Amino acid sequence: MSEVLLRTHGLTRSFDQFKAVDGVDLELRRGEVYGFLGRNGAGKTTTLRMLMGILRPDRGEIELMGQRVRRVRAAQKQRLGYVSQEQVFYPWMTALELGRFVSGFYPDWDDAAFRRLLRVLDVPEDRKAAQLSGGTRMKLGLALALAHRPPLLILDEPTAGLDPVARREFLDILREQVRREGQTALFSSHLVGELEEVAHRIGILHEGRLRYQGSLDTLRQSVRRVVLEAPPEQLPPGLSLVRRELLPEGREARVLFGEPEAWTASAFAPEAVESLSLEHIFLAYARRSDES
Ligand SMILES: Nc1ncnc2c1ncn2[C@@H]1O[C@H](COP(=O)(O)OP(=O)(O)OP(=O)(O)O)[C@@H](O)[C@H]1O
Repeated sequence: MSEVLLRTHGLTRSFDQFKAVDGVDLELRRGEVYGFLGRNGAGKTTTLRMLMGILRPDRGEIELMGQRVRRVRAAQKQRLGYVSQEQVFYPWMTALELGRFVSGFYPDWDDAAFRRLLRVLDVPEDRKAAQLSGGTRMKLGLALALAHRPPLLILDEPTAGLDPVARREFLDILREQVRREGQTALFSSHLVGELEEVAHRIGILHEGRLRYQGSLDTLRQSVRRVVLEAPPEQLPPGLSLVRRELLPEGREARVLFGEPEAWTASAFAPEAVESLSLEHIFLAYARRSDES
């Protein structure tokens, strides 16, 4: 198993009485794209802002590249590339001027790579940031984040607001960058399809809690739906409930999680057990109520 680059222990943050992030234990391994999946308001941005040292956690710890910290410090931030949901730049600077400005903060800045990224992502070099569309600003943010060659990229819904062509370019560049440079990326999104394309592993965040963390394949193999005429009182050993789904005519389906052996050992009739698309699995987790 590859080295863990980032780990959080019980990361928690409230706003007034509201717990936006509740005891999150993330684990990112070197060289992977980790898809951080959750609905609007699940707590993704709050988690990422804690990782970037922008927000202070109420509780919990962050272990970044082997160092345990309560709050990420400036020197550690140099090793992170961050693309936030709102890209805020000095509006009077052009892309090239911003590159020159940002390069001063990062010893590993690669100007040739920056210019190449601007070209590939179709970001005009000489227009002022204020004149760029929201999507183009997002792409400029990615180029700035990648050009200082950070070992870890933290991308907060970076494809929101991008058109399909730009989204494709963005995902291709991310995949290529991770493959070529061995970078690691934490990529938040509420779009299952795009994470399915780029992520090696995912974490599903729902109401501030991490409901699943692991590979997409394991998730697909572990979560299945069972349609039952008379649901049993007790679930077979090794299977746990993700969500109940009501079907027409009073029937009920249950979305369950379990290791392949638990599924094999269960006495469910094979025709009652269905595999699910990743979209369906995500919806089951995201609609899950604590009592289900
Ligand atoms: N500064 C703040 N003050 C009060 N509440 C906040 C603040 N920031 C976030 N929240 C609340 O915390 C919860 C989690 O928000 P967060 O932005 O982390 O979610 P998200 O998963 O990134 O959502 P989205 O996909 O919509 O960006 C939401 O209910 C939000 O309203």
